[in-house]
Amino acid sequence: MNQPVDIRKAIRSFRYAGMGIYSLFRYENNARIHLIAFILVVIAGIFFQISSVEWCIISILIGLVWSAEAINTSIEKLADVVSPGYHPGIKDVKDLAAAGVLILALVAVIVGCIIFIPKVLILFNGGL
Ligand SMILES: Nc1ncnc2c1ncn2[C@@H]1O[C@H](COP(=O)(O)OP(=O)(O)OP(=O)(O)O)[C@@H](O)[C@H]1O
Repeated sequence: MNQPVDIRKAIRSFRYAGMGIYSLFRYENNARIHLIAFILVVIAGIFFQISSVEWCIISILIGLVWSAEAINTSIEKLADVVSPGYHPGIKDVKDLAAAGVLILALVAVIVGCIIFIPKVLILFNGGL
């Protein structure tokens, strides 16, 4: 009889997703740049003691950027399998997928500036 929830299948799916996360940060240059940005933001967040709401906003944005990067990478890899040679249609597909990541990354930078610039200014003005 089929179980309502197949735990072993769920664990297998987690393992495959984990392998995807490993290959994303192991082989993708942009994902590594996002990982470094994440570490710097966490250090800054701890240093400036940002609020719970600010942590939530930053966490959501980091998750969105990493997810977009993973989906972009999978589209790139699929495109390379489907059409290994140059194809103008593949150029559009890859450029659009990359645009999706860039838009989110730019929003994350803007939000980061909104959160951290006032705190940096207070730090410097307080130190004068
Ligand atoms: N098969 C192709 N046909 C047409 N244009 C392509 C093709 N492959 C890549 N391009 C162009 O080169 C750009 C970079 O593609 P590429 O797949 O190398 O991505 P990348 O950002 O360098 O990622 P990675 O270095 O992780 O592979 C694409 O956005 C696209 O404009």
